[in-house]
Amino acid sequence: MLKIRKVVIGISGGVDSAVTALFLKHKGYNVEGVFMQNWDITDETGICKSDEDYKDASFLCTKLNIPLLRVNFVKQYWNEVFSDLIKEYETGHTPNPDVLCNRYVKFDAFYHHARETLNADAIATGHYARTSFGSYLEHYQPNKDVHLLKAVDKKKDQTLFLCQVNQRALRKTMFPLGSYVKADVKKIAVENGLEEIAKKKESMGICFIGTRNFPKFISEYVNNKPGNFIDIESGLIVGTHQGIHQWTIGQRANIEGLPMAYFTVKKDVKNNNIYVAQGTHHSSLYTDLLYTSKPHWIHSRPTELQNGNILECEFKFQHIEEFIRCQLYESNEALVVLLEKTRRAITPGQFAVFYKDDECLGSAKIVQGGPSLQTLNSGKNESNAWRYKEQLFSKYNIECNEKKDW
Ligand SMILES: Nc1ncnc2c1ncn2[C@@H]1O[C@H](COP(=O)(O)OP(=O)(O)OP(=O)(O)O)[C@@H](O)[C@H]1O
Repeated sequence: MLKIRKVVIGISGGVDSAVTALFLKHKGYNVEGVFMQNWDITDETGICKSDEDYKDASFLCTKLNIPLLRVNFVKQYWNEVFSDLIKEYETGHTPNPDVLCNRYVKFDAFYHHARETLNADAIATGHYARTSFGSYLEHYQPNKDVHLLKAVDKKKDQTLFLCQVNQRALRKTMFPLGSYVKADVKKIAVENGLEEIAKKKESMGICFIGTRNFPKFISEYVNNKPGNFIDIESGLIVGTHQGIHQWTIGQRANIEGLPMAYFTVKKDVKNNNIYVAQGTHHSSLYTDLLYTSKPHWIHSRPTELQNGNILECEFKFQHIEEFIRCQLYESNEALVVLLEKTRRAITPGQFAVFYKDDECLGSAKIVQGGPSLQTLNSGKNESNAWRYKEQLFSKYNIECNEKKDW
């Protein structure tokens, strides 16, 4: 058993960290709050959202009689998260800064600050996730790795955003909300006099952007470079765009003067062109194969892969989407992921996240989607996996001891 006296919690000013703090107080720990300042630029309305959130965090901590520190992680956020985001947009990818913020800021800079500067025995956040060590580290084992598990509230589950966190920080992290559903958390907040915080609008997506216009915001950091929209079927130019960074795969491309809806299929970074297709379910938007960079495993490289076998698990790359069964193959240090059924808009730069039952095994950045249904000339929305599985083995030099059917 881990002896825990002091717990440092990340207080955001929102309802989830508020109720987490309340639970920790009720448990009798010596609780201290840290408000992380990750971004210090005001938006076009002149409002710094961070100042407003800090006010809510202060109100909460005064009410719960918890000391609150405002810690500046702007440098870490800029160097590890934002500069990567810019690089990704410049290369035509669509990054996920929330995953990197968890990896580098909350579960690295904040973790080390809490442990080394504030002498915390453990950290806590209001994430909806669970670990094998329990909500309050009651099952902590010094010689065992911790596993990351889905939250009880499957709609709110945030393991996808925690898919890159390191073992060291996760071992000493409490997620007290992992076994609660959001509706109950709000109710608990109201019952404890925190109506105002419970009523606050949920923070969505990229923390620092707030309500700004995204293309306008990103164009302040990535140079616009006009190029063409090209119809993937006819090869004809159907419009112009201001920069590939302003568009993401699967997004509706608003092409002036055209009555029909076109959707972004792929980007030709070299020539600065964006390929588009008519209709949100065009076959060029679907594939059942993808390639990733080197994976990050939450505890250890799965034994199937260590033994040169296929790992069968489940795949997801966006929060609001269903899990799809998949087979993972190692190719050099990267992964080839074969899905049981096709997925729309596989997006380079996003993280492919892998699950087995309730466990989040880890993740890898998507480098490229495989050939689309259109390329494979099928036009039907059904799996083509077997058609090119053999090609895959030779093309990617996959040395695999087994070849499995679904
Ligand atoms: N600026 C911040 N300072 C300190 N901790 C933070 C900050 N932002 C987020 N956190 C921590 O990370 C957790 C998850 O944050 P996220 O924004 O992803 O979710 P959320 O559901 O909006 O959380 P909350 O309701 O607490 O704002 C928070 O509950 C909190 O513990």
